[in-house]
Amino acid sequence: MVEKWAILGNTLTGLLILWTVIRQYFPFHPETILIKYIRKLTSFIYPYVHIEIPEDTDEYLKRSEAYAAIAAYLSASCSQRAHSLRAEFDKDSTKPVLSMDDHEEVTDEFEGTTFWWSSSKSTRQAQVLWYPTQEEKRSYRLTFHKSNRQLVLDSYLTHVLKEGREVGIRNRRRKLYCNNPSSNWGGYRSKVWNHVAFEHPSSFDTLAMDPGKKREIMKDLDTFREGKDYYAKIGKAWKRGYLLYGPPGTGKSSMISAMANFLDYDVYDLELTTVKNNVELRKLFIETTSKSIIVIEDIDCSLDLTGKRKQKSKKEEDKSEEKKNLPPGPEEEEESKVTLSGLLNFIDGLWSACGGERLIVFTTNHIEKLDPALIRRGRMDKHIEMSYCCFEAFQVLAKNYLDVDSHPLFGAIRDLMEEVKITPADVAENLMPKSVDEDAGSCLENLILAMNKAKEEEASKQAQASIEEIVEREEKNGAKEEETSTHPMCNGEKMDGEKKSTGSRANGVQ
Ligand SMILES: Nc1ncnc2c1ncn2[C@@H]1O[C@H](COP(=O)(O)OP(=O)(O)OP(=O)(O)O)[C@@H](O)[C@H]1O
Ligand SMILES: [Mg+2]
Repeated sequence: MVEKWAILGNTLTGLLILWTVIRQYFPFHPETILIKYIRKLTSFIYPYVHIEIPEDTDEYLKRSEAYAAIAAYLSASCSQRAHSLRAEFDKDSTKPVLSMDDHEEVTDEFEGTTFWWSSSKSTRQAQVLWYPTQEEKRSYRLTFHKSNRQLVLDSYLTHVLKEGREVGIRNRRRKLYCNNPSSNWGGYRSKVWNHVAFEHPSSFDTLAMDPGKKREIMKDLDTFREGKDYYAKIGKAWKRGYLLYGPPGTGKSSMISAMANFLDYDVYDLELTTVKNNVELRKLFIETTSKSIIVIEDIDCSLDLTGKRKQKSKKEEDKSEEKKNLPPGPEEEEESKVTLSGLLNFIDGLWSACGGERLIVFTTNHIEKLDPALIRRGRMDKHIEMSYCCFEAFQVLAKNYLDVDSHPLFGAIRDLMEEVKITPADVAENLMPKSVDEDAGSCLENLILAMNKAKEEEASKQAQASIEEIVEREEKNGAKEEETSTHPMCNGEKMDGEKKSTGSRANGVQ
């Protein structure tokens, strides 16, 4: 009996070894063959193909763009056909955004062919830190007949994604982003940009400036928006830089809002002083989306970017040599800041081409303080001067604030505007009625009063300045005379020279 068991054991061991050898050297997998035949049989009885599009991507917590586009595409058609819908109400909006509810199915027609879309949701237990939570996974499933496989791959899916993206852009609420300090980047679900809905009402209609200049800017923006193919043809990243410069209160920030409203773009307001270094700056850039305006306000105050690309002084070099020998401390961390070359790379380095369709706008009150490399054409392609209020700009403000196209006081205002420098912000403030009793006439009178006051102040300032100049000149002359009278040994040649130079200076002032 024992012998028989031993023989059986040996035979089984032999068979197992033989099976392992066969599996290793021959591609003979009965289970795969079985699945293959089951699939063939099912496709014979059930000739439909499925494509699954999950909501999540491989990237950490990032929603699939394709999933969002499909949701937008289906929302346009599903509200007519689906039985179960989900409605989301945006803040301040009475119109709901409809989408297909979970486990719902709709049909879609394309080039005479029917396609079926269904949405599904599965939940699974997940562990976030020590707390078990329910994780939901959503996906869309496209079903079509196997004879339409080529149609789906060649054109249907492209059509769905393109239409969906367009619907998504039409339906979206535009956003105003600001950068999160990097100390907050590490946390769960933390983002590098925070956002609120963009609601600034400034537009090119409300913007007061020279009408010709305004038209030119609008045309420029239009050309940019339509320029995708052109930029590709000339081998340039699809982006454009604008430098807005001028005194405070001349409408630089208002212009940015007008641009965003005109183009229907999001706005990223980048606070450079909270960006620690060039790597963070690049990360922030990569996280911006296309169809957006990236703004750095008061660029001259944001960083020490003035003058030439900074050359270290001898003192600074010595200091940094000393520091090299010390371990990095908190002070050093503080000093690690964005450099001019980091900013130049941000504007037109290799990374700047990611995503495309972006405007980069800098504003400054002091263009003369900026490094020429930063604002050269190609980086800041268009320089726009926002200046003091001219009569045409005043007319726009009068129409907006008082709803008047003409008024007997307009003539006086036109004359004053040629003499007095007044910002659109000051004009706007004077035109705004401060009580219900104030009408257009009294507001315009307020403006005339303000301009007359500014004119008087300007005149007294000039008078004061010329008095100071005369006093200074006389003091200098007196000092020179004293000098020559206390140097009796001076020869005549020198005295002549001094006399000449004093005379010429006096002429210069005249
Ligand atoms: N060109 C303009 N058209 C219409 N309104 C203007 C214009 N300029 C200024 N204003 C009015 O003045 C206010 C301040 O303007 P804005 O903030 O755009 O000026 P700014 O040039 O950005 O000033 P700063 O250099 O101080 O940032 C705006 O809210 C707006 O009401
Ligand atoms: Mg501003």
